[in-house]
This record gives sequence, C-alpha cells and structure tokens, in this order.
Amino acid sequence: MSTPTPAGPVLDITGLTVHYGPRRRRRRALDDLTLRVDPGEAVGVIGETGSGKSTLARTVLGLVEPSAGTILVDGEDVTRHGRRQWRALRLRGTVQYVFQDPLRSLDPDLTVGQSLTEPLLVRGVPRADAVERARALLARVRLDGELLDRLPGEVSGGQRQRVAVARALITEPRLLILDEPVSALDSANRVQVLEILKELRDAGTALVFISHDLGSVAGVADRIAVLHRGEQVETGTAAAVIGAPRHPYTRLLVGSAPTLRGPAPADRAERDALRTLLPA
Ligand SMILES: Nc1ncnc2c1ncn2[C@@H]1O[C@H](COP(=O)(O)OP(=O)(O)OP(=O)(O)O)[C@@H](O)[C@H]1O
Repeated sequence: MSTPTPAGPVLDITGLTVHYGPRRRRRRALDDLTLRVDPGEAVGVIGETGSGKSTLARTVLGLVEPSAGTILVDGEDVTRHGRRQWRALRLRGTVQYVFQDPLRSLDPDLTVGQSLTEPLLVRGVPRADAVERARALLARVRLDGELLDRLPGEVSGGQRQRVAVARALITEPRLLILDEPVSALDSANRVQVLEILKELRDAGTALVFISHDLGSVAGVADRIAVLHRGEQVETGTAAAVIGAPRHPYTRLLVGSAPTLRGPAPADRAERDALRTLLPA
C-alpha cells in the first residue's frame, strides 16, 4: 500500500477564497489564504469561532467549493476536482481527517475493528493482515486490542477520539487534517492525543491542526497561521508567533492563553486597547 512520496509540499494553498450563500447574500468566509505544509511539518491554524477554520478544512477535503485560489495535494491540483475525482483521492487515502466529534469521523454502526479494517479490505488486503494492522494501530494510539469488538458508542470519548486517529492512519496518509481534535477531551486525554500527534509529525506525516485554543496547538505546531474573520492576519514559526506576535489579534490570543508565556499583553486594559485596533 506504500505510495511514492513526491518531493515538495504535501499541501500547497494559494489565494484561497471561499464564499457561502446565494449570489445576493454571499458572505466571505475565507479571504486569500496562502499556506504550505511540508512533509513531517505540523501547521496550526488558529482563530476564534467564525474565523473560517472549519471552512479551510472542509475546502481542502473537497466538501466546500472555493470561489478563488488553488489547492495542490502532493503537487496534484485538486481545486476543481469533481465528486468522482475526490472519491478516487479519498480511496487512495493520501489525505485523512479527524473532527472534534469522533462520531462524525466514525460510522456508529461499525465496530472499532470494522471501521479500522474496512479501508484495507477495500484495497484487497487479506482480512488477517488487516486485523493485525488494526491491532498495531490501536497499540500506537495507546488502546487495548479488546476494543476491536466494540461499537463507537461503547467506548469513552477519549478512547473514541484515539480510534478516530487510528482510523485516519490506517491508509498511511501523507496529510492529516485535524479540526479541533482535542477540544472535547479532558486534560489527561488531551495530553495523550497531543503526544500521539507529535509522534506522527516526527514520523513524517504532515499535520494541519485547527483549533481555537492556541495552548493546545503550541506544543505540536512548527508553524502557526492566525485567522481573524476569514483573513490570515499572521503566519510564522510557532516560536515567532507566540514569542513575538505582530498582529494585535495574535497578541490578544497569546495574552489569553493561560499556559503560554510570551511578551503578550496579560492585563485586561491592554487587551481592551488591542481589541479597538481590530476591524469591526
Ligand atoms: N454552510 C454554511 N453556510 C453559510 N455560512 C457558513 C456555512 N458554514 C460556515 N459559515 C459561516 O462562515 C464563517 C466561518 O465559519 P467556520 O465554520 O469556518 O468558522 P470556524 O472558525 O471553524 O468556527 P468554529 O470555531 O465556531 O467552528 C462563519 O461566519 C460562519 O457562520
């Protein structure tokens, strides 16, 4: 199942603009976003609710059609792919995703074992090998093999999210898109999933880690892009964005993240002052 690994970025987005709604009531959700993700690189996409983060994920996955811009996945232009081309791309498993709610990533009627083995069986992998690989992946996300026979509704929320990560990994994706993957988890599970994501990144998987929580992203991301009302206001290395944020909105985010210590404004008066600099 191993695929050739092209050189160059795994994801290369240029000038991506997305509108929602019919012509008269068109609203821009994403404006001229440019982002490149190299193999083994984790890029965090940060912004508060409504900033366009999920729109970005859904557009890269072919679920939303952009109004302008290009999206290259492993050098292949997927921007204008139709349903059939997307289906073929999904089947190849190059790009996988994990959403905040693992029940959206997993079929509730399939056991964990069925969910994990299905993508392999459709590729012609013998059942015994598929089950073996499912067990190995469960171990990789620190879950016991006994979960194979359970339905998603019969495991805890934290276990379920780790199953969703294992499901995403079964096709050995080059790019994993994670939309708020730890937001619904308690702190112990959050730490465990973040550790797993770091291991994946270090093993060469490219990650796009979308979250409203800069604190969660900070430990995993090599680079961070900051979205504010659909605009990409700042992009840089995680160290630069957190340590020396340039845009007022980034300074607000850094200042509001309790676990981060940067030169950001911690006191309320300065935060209020920064808010006045932001577009309404
Ligand atoms: N299907 C849709 N139809 C119309 N407008 C939409 C649709 N989906 C999102 N929007 C709007 O687009 C903007 C960006 O939404 P998006 O879901 O990308 O934000 P987000 O940053 O992911 O927010 P959250 O953190 O709350 O999930 C918002 O103003 C939202 O209301």
